[in-house]
Amino acid sequence: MTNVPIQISKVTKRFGDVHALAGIDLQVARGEMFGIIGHNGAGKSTLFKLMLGLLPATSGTVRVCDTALDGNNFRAIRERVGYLPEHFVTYDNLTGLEVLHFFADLKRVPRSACADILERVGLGKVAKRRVRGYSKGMRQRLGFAQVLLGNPELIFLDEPTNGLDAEGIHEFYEILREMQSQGATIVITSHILAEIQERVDRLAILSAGRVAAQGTLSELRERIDLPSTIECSFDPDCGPGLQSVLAPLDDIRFSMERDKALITVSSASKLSLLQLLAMQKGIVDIAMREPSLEDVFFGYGGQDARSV
Ligand SMILES: Nc1ncnc2c1ncn2[C@@H]1O[C@H](COP(=O)(O)OP(=O)(O)OP(=O)(O)O)[C@@H](O)[C@H]1O
Repeated sequence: MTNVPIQISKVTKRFGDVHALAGIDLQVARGEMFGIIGHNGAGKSTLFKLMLGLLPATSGTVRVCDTALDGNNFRAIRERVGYLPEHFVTYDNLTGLEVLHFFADLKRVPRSACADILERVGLGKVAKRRVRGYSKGMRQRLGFAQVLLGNPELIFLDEPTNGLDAEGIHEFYEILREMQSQGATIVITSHILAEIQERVDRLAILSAGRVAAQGTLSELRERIDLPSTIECSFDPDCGPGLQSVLAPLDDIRFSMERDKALITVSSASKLSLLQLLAMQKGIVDIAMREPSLEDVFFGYGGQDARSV
């Protein structure tokens, strides 16, 4: 088993005049949970289809599980890969168990594995109910169940938590962590940046068919050097004093309420500001907010690129 199950080099993909992917270089290491985020039309689904061997690249190389993919050889890897598409389509007249049997046959996994998997995704009690009567979240769980068939070493999830409630999302990531601890590599896209920011090991920001940035969230934060926000609570009597300390500082922005100040500060000035605050009278609490993945995303051009 390779230690770098996904190796993408200089990949482009054109649909007529549309340059969906314009020179992608990406490597995902074994056991990683790797996030791909990007605006609508950035090229995420196209990249997924290339990595699944469903579409050929216009140029460049896509190697998945040590197999060079050319868009015609999905079968070469399908038994080693689990895939949840953005819109999981299923057969409403079948029961959940029958649907999973169908996918098990396609993947050449014994049908006897299906009942346990349905139990694992929380559908044990409705396994024999027709899918027609499933809620959106239950359908999504069924989609996830077919991903788990055959213990795949590589898992692709396109917007996987669509329709899941908070408990469902929590359970879903628990199962992913378990798969990851057994060596599975996971590639995940989501538009809910707050949901994946603490969960992925590394991520790539796609923008107009290019990788605008890739790395851990803290690496991306460092490279772009976004300001941090400090929330400072104080005794209202000490507000005027604090105001007079903050006002002359030219490398911060701040707003004040009766007992709270919100201060935006560059990473270079962060420590000295914290020291300064700690010395002030009447400070009750200081809380730091590092830039979120959403801040980072927009910092790397996510907002501008949305109009592409
Ligand atoms: N089969 C196709 N024929 C023509 N153009 C296509 C085709 N598939 C994708 N595209 C174009 O390629 C670009 C990338 O599309 P893609 O679906 O990969 O983006 P995405 O990041 O998945 O978007 P979303 O977040 O909206 O799902 C878009 O401009 C899209 O219109």
